[in-house]
Amino acid sequence: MTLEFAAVLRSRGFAVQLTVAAGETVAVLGPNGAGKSTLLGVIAGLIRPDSGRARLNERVLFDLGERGGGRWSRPHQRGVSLLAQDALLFPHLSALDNVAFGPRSAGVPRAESDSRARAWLERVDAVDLAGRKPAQLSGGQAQRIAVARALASEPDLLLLDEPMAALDVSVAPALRRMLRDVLRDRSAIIVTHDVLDAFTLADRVVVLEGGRIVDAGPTRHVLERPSTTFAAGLAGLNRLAGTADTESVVTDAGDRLRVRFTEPVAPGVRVAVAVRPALVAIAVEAPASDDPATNVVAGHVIDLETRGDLVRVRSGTLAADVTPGRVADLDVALGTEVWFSFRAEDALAYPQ
Ligand SMILES: Nc1ncnc2c1ncn2[C@@H]1O[C@H](COP(=O)(O)OP(=O)(O)OP(=O)(O)O)[C@@H](O)[C@H]1O
Repeated sequence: MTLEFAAVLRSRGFAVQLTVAAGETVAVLGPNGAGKSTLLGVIAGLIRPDSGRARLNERVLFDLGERGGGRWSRPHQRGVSLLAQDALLFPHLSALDNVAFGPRSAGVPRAESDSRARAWLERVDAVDLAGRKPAQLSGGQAQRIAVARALASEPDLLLLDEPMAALDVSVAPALRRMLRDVLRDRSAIIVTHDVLDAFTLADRVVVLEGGRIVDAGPTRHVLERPSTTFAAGLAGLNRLAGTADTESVVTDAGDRLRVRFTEPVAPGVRVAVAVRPALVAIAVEAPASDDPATNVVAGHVIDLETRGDLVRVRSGTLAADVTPGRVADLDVALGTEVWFSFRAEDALAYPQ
């Protein structure tokens, strides 16, 4: 066990319990204001909760009673490193000195601190930047140095707050590859808005909403069988909530769907149905076919959004990705009544 954490901060509606196992990377996803930064701040010792306790290996990070008071260790005593969106390097120090700062402050002799810093610069592929000041670094380069600095103090837990968010899309892939390398076998929590980060960097995902964990589990499981509309949106899936019937699902909107159940489900059990927008077709007249293997759901278009070379046509409950030509041929616009259709085998139903 690495981190065992439970904390309540009433003013922010925050109440979270979380564990991170040794060597595990956990991705924290959630909408704006969900409490993701608050979680990292409390673990790092920058924000004091009203109550709760947390241990990192043998270390007590805090142990606060209901009435305040109790134990509270300072940020630098926690064995935690926080990597923010912006590199936040010391502007007057060279890249090497920035990286060596942590070990030096911890009392490691200068020569040893410098050679550690050099080793970390090598690890993040930035040895040639050692002598530069932060003002002479690009955003991506500065973030590499910040990763090296965060790791040079050999933290037991690394916290990353959207480390790719401030970077140009062209440099994000290289940084992501580097992070995948340094996060392997390391205990870390990464806050991200990007499902690609969750898939490539994390073993497990927790979804925060309104200061609470609303979903958690292995990355693939959470994102392929989302139990919240938010997680479904991140994963780019339609999610319809409903109740299982024999061999079908009745959605909360009253549509009966033929689906593929991931496991046997008794009638009456609450389920969610996930469908990829790319597997949903649209028509502007009710399809005549009575094919029992095809589901048809009516709706009014509330949004049209260009995504790459397709257009996402959205009603209040479903989205379909179709070609611009199809949208033009059908003369689809906001408010148009459309019929969405998708095959039973493409509709995955799972218990909630
Ligand atoms: N300094 C603060 N003082 C009081 N309340 C705050 C403060 N910072 C954030 N909050 C509130 O706490 C809640 C959680 O905010 P937090 O910044 O942790 O969310 P987040 O998930 O990191 O959001 P984002 O993705 O926008 O960064 C929100 O309701 C927010 O308004």
